[in-house]
Amino acid sequence: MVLAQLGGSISRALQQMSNATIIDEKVLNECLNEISRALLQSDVQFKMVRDMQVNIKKIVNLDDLAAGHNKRKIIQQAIFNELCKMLDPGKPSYTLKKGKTSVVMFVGLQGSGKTTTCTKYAYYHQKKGWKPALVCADTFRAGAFDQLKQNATKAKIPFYGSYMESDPVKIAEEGVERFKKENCDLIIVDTSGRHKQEAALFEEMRQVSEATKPDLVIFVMDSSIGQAAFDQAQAFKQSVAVGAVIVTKMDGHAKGGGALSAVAATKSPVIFIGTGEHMDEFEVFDVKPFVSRLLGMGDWSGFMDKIHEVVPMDQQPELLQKLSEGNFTLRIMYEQFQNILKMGPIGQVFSMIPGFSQELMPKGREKESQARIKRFMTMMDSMTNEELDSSNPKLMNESRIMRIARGSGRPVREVMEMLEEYKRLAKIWSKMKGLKIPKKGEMSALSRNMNAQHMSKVLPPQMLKQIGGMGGLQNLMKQMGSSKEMMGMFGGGDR
Ligand SMILES: Nc1nc2c(ncn2[C@@H]2O[C@H](COP(=O)(O)OP(=O)(O)OP(=O)(O)O)[C@@H](O)[C@H]2O)c(=O)[nH]1
Repeated sequence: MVLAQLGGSISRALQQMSNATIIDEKVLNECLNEISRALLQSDVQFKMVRDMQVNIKKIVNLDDLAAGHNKRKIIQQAIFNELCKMLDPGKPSYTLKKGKTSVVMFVGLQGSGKTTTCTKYAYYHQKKGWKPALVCADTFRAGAFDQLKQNATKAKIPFYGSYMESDPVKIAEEGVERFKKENCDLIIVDTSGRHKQEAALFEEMRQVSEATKPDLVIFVMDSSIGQAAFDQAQAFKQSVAVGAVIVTKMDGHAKGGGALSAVAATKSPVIFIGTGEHMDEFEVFDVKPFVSRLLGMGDWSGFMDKIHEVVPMDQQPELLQKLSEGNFTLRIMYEQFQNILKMGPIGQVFSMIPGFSQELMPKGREKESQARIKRFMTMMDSMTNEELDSSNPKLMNESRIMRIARGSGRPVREVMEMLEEYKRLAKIWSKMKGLKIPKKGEMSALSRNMNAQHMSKVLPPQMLKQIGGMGGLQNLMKQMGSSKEMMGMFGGGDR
């Protein structure tokens, strides 16, 4: 089961639970069983799944919940927290300091993507102003040094290795020494990978580690490793002091569960994920946004990062400015609704927009949701400018609500419902407060060339896959006319 499917199954289980009139023991059990099944199918270790189920049941005691509590919310939050806990070992990994030399050693099985990831890691830091260097201590695989050399040359990163020397410990020691003298602040040591967990590999790793005294050991793991992930990761952890995990090939047909198991086995956080063979197909990994996305709750920070990356300042409406001041008004909600309706039945894309996914646009009920949004807009058409532009909920007193209901020909209950929806969204969007907006012109080059290629980088890989890959995205963009509209939907673009 690929990650997108796992996310889908979990979201469906939560949705089904939300649809039930009463949430009792039976409904909760069904929901938890459904989620557990999805996690097991995704290769999460059985014990972890069982623990999660027990923990949630401990937190969510239906009898103890006082009447009036929102049980659904509590259950959803408990599931969110437990999934985050699985991925969060509770301590951050070693923090590199720019300007101060750090040695980082990469370990992992053969073919896990170690060599590629070393370069991606170096390139990522180089772009952020570090002075990285690569040392190839893989003397086992013929061609490993050539591969590293080729990658390093492409990225203009200094490298060290040898065709003649067969002792990896010696190469590692010499390489680290040389780059320390050259004042590199990030020295990356690539080690050999082997097919199986051979004792010799672990012994060699230990020796390289002893000789180079790394500040951080990163375990690189192929995301398709499956149920074996826990044991593999633990075996590495027992030999060297693994301090962080990088999961590669998240773009393929990966079973995401292995990543969760590796975190549990190494008690170390996942710090990056690899999403392709290219140098820049590498993303910082954050637990909460990842789980949010998995649960269809939207990925707020990822979404904002992407806005920063792609929305050119000269096209950015005052929307971002208003939001950065913490002003989510009914007018903004109205404009977002307009954007949603313009997009038609492509609900999936909304999974990244916090608040606009599950509750407003449940999967399979898009038509119904659209009708609801239109009703909301009709009611908002009966509002005054003062009401639309205010972010003060107290303004909407009884007489105003009655007037809006009369004016739009809708029942008072629906006006209240619309205002509730506004409050829900305003709460989510209030997180925009303090948002840093890129300086004028900062992104203009990107804007000129905005095309499907760029959008494919903007969208998270799981979502891209749901849309149908590059082909699907191109169709989608053709359907929409221009990428500007897409940006508009994301809260930017011309309006
Ligand atoms: N699709 C995809 N391919 C990747 C990713 N990371 C690495 N690869 C590919 O995986 C293959 C193996 O990567 P290497 O970097 O050679 O693996 P390695 O772990 O260094 O291998 P050994 O040196 O033999 O231990 C290569 O074809 C890479 O291009 C990724 O995130 N996505």
